Order: sequence, then C-alpha cells, then structure tokens
Amino acid sequence: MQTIDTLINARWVIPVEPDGLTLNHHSIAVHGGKIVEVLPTNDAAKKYHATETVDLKTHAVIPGLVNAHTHAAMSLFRGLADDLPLMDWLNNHIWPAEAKWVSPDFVRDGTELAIAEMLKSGTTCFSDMYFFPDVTARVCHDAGMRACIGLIMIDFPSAWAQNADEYLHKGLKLHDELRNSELISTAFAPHAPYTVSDAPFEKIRMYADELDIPIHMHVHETAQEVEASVKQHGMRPLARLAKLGLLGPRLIAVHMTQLLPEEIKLLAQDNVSVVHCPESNLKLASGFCPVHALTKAGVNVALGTDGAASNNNLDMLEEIRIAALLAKGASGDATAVPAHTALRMATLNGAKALGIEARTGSLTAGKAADITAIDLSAISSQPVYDPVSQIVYTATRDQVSDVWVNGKHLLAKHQLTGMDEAALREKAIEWHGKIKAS
Ligand SMILES: CSC[C@H]1O[C@@H](n2cnc3c(O)ncnc32)[C@H](O)[C@@H]1O
Ligand SMILES: [Zn+2]
Repeated sequence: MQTIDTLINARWVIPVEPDGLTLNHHSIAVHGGKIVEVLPTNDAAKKYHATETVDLKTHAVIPGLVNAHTHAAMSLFRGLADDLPLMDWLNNHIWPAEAKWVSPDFVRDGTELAIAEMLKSGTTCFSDMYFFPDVTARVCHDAGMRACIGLIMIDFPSAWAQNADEYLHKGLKLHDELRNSELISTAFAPHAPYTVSDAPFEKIRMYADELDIPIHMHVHETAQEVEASVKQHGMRPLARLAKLGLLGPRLIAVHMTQLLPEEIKLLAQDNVSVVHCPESNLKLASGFCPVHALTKAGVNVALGTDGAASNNNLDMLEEIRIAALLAKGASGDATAVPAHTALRMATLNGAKALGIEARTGSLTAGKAADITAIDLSAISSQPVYDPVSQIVYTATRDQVSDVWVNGKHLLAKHQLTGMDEAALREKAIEWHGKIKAS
C-alpha cells in the first residue's frame, strides 16, 4: 500500500484531457498537492492508503474551473451601476468610483469576497487585472487560491501608480517577488488599446519576451472602440497591436466581439488566445464574440466572468452554460460549442491561455490537484445520460460541494474551510455603507 494525502472516490471523473472521456467509478489519488494517479475505485482501494478519503457517490469531478478574465476586487462594486453601455459605465460611474475608493484595503476586502464566491462556485484559478496587484497576490497566497496576477498599465494616474514608468516598475518588481510561487503567476495587463499609448506597449512587448509571460488585455470589446481607433490611428485596434508586434501566443485578447474573417485567420496563425466573457458582453450590450468561427479556425478560446460590476457574479458554471447557448444562437448552428467544448474552454483552454497548462487545467497525473466536485443528485440534474451535459446545461453553483486547490481542501461539503463567510459579509456591508453615502 502506498500512503497518500487524499483519495477522492467519485461516481464520475471527467479529466477533460483526453477530450471527451468520462470515467465511471474512478478515484483521484493526491499527494503533496499533486495528482498521483486517476484509476478505477476498486483498484485504488487496494493500492493506496490515504490520510483523508472523500466519497463522492453522486458527484462528477472535474478540473477546477479557470476564470480567465476578472477584476476580483470589483466585487465591492457589484450592482453599483447597472444597465449601461461600456463607455458610459466606465467614464461616468466606475472610473469615478475607483478614483474615490480604490485602496489596498478595498482591494484586500474585495478580492477576499471574490475568492469566496469563486471557490463556492468551483473556480480554482483566476486571471486578474486590477489596481494594487501586490495586495491581490497576497490575498490569493493566504487563501490558497491559484491566480495569474495582472501587472497593470493604463495611461491615467491611479492610487497604484502615477505614470507609465511607475506602472511598469511596480509590475516588474512584483513579477520578481512572485517568480518562484507555485500558486501565483503573472501577466502584463495593459488595460486596452484605447487607454495605452504606443511607448508603454513597446516596453511591455520587450519585457514580456524577456520574462516569458503573457499579455492580458481588453481588445475589440465594442464597435465604438474599433471606430474610435480607425479615427485616431487610421487602423483597427488589432492592426495597431500587430504593428506594435503584440500579436502572438503570449496575447490573451479579452472580449473580441468585433472580428472580420481575416482577423480570425490572423489570430489563428499567430496563436493568440481569446477570452470570451458572454455575460458581461450581454449586460453591457457590447456585441457577440464569434466563438464558433474562432474554434473552427483553431483559436484557443477560454472563458471569463469579467468583474462583478458588469456581470454581476463570478459564477463560471453560469458562464459555461451561457457560452454554449449563445454560440448556437449567434451562429445559427445548434452544433456550435457542444457541452464538452464548453467545459474545455472553462478549464484547459483557460490554463493554456495563462501559460500554466503544464500545472493545471485537466485531471492528469503530475499536475496540481485543482479539483471541483459537482453533486448531480439534484432533482434538476436527473436523469444523468451524460454528466458533462448535466454540468453544462443543468448544474448550478449550489451543486458545487468540494473544491481542492493544489491539494488543499478549500471547500468541503459546501463550507469554506479557510474563510469566514460571516466576516466577509460584514465587510461587504461596511463598504456598501461608505460607498452609497458618497
Ligand atoms: C487598470 S485596472 C482594470 C480596469 O478595467 C476596468 N474594467 C472593468 N471591466 C471592464 C471592461 O469590461 N472593459 C474595460 N474596462 C473594464 C476596471 O474598472 C479598471 O479600471
Ligand atoms: Zn474586464
């Protein structure tokens, strides 16, 4: 008998890699934060002696969900400004509120609230873009959450940095401090082509090559963004990014609702990853990302929630379902984004976009034990012909029972093991009191 930390016995194991595989009555052996083996439960009982055994008799176990684009601390602005288009929302509501309220304490409390919500809905890793990324990284480390922290750049001063040089300098310092972390990786995060000028983009390209990290950016979010770029630069944002040498496998282009057929070809040729945020795009009426055409062209498409101020939740199960439905509606093709593809977008494709697919994104021996269990015994998920179909089209976040990140059991039987929900609620109420009074 081999001694291990944890043995998870599940009714179904869906490893995501290989694609389309569903394993019945299988177990996951976990030791030292890593997946040691995925094997039939009968064999696991003979081979492994585990310190902790978790029986999930009615559950499907999947790789932890990867939220490939969010602004975690914006959870404290949830519901602050609804039912508006992007630029009105940003210029007249969100940016003024951020100028007034964003501080290290705001980012700490907002990120903790967001992590609690993400863990409770099955997310084990998120890619963030927000002020005080040093605070976000510390909160993730303390909570045991995996994250890709955005080293932000924007052409206006904020409480985090005054100018491009300071944004870059602070970002590089943070990257250096985090370079040996098992849980936290970094990416450059220039906000968008319309808020970052050529000179900082050129520096980011150079440092991203040198440090071998991704570049995470909002791109082609709305038709107005594209029109404004044509007026100001004489070209579409993507063409400008291409001219600046930014198109390539490092680029994580978020939103992409405005794409010409030749741009889709270019994204595929250059191995750019796209992050689709369907709920944010719907709520801000930004447009529709042509996910079916992108996947057919071979582009890696991942999923993100965007921030809780434009969604208004951080629920990746909901995002998966909307992505699968919207792809069919928008393309007029019911075969677009089938359930297995949608689940892959929310797991392995996200990890690939963030450059961490060797660490996470599938239930594969040697990868980190980032695992989510979904209870399919709910009436609304009966009967189960295909557990992947039930996860994508019927499951809601209250069916997420257990979550492990790097082998740590952070959600056990629906309860957060390392976070105090009542205290998080109190802090959110306190912030609401201050913000609404202003
Ligand atoms: C420089 S920190 C990130 C910055 O992005 C803002 N933001 C949040 N959601 C969106 C979105 O959908 N499009 C563009 N910008 C967005 C956030 O409020 C921060 O200011
Ligand atoms: Zn965003």
